[in-house]
Amino acid sequence: MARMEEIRLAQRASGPATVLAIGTSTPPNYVEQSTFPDYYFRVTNSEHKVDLKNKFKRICENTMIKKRYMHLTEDLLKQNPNIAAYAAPSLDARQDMVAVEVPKLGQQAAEKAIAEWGQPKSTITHLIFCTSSVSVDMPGADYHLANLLGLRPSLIRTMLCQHGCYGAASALRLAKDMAENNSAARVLIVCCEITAMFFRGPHEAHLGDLVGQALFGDAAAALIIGSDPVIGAGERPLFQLVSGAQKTVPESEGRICGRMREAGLLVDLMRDIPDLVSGNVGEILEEALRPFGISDWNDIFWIAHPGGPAIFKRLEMGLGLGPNKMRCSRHVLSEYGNVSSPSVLFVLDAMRKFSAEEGRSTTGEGLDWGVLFGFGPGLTVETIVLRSVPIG
Ligand SMILES: CC(=O)CC(=O)SCCNC(=O)CCNC(=O)[C@H](O)C(C)(C)COP(=O)(O)OP(=O)(O)OC[C@H]1O[C@@H](n2cnc3c(N)ncnc32)[C@H](O)[C@@H]1OP(=O)(O)O
Repeated sequence: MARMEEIRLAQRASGPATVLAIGTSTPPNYVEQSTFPDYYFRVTNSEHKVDLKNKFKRICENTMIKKRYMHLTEDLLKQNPNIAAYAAPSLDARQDMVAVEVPKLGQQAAEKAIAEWGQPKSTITHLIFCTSSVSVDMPGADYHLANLLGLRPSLIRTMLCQHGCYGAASALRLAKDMAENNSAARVLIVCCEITAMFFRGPHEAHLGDLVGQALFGDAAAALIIGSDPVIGAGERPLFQLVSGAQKTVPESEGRICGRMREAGLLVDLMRDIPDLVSGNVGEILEEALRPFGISDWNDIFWIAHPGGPAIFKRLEMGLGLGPNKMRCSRHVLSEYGNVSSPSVLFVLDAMRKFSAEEGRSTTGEGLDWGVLFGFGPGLTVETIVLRSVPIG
């Protein structure tokens, strides 16, 4: 009879979980941030709110966003006028839209990741689907995506909801455990957000929501994670996942909120989010990186959630970061806006692409160690410690 230690050894992988491929997707429709205030106040029939529009213009100008992708078009808003009001009953119309579109946009990102990975999709053993854009539907978006992709019936599916912008980091932490504890496991992570559940007209009394209308966009990103890459079969590691941690920031309750109502998802973003995030990140980084002998935050590459420019500024000042440390996050914010859970995966993709284009020695801008940093409702902060791999 087999001994328990032998069974455990045979079940587990020997190496660390690695990122084997990254794919991203957006809806075809996009809005330019420079013309968005005019568009937004027109399609929401709010032109008469002149002061509020001027404030919204100031917010949009300061976001450092160039464009954002959105499934919702002017035509769709005309067909569903309640979505454009501040708080009219519209949950059914929103849910009918996102329940179909979220798995479809996720499929596009997943197909790109699978193509880069180059292996048969029948060898995907686990799926983690992360979204905060769909209300409760059973079966969920994980089930629909598995069907759209034609994944095997023995696929092990996990759905992550209500994580907001830290969802991708949670998915990476789970995928690491799955890949390291199950030899030959290949985990597909898909994070997808479509703002049709949250888009609404402006309201003077809800400025936290208005800030969100200036920041958020639609996108999906997918990763393949596995341990012990089979180099002979063409698998190529991009990053190693070293450790993962989660922290609830003390006395931060209510700073990032989303409440599902008949009017869809009502979001509130408080003014002190940048201070709370930057005020706590030093201690969080020390806990995450001290075990590896790292104490200079300029010695690592940064995959920070592009939450908003005020957050970059506070992080850079508080941690004494060099001017280019956040450049991949700034690039993603500028080109896509804050796309919530897929954001950090877009930053990871930009990091490895810029590193290759610029002839750096590793996928992490020539550095060995890095940190992926996500935050969201709670306030919850998730960190993943990464190691880059040599290029070429
Ligand atoms: C969804 C998730 O899970 C995770 C997330 O990513 S949550 C989103 C996290 N991001 C944020 O919270 C945004 C952080 N803030 C920023 O980046 C910037 O403050 C900003 C781009 C919104 C505005 O830029 P700024 O340089 O600070 O401009 P500032 O002039 O101070 O603000 C513009 C106006 O907006 C108002 N404002 C800004 N943030 C506000 C807020 N959260 N609530 C209410 N009003 C706000 C200001 O009071 C100001 O009004 P006046 O012009 O009338 O004075």
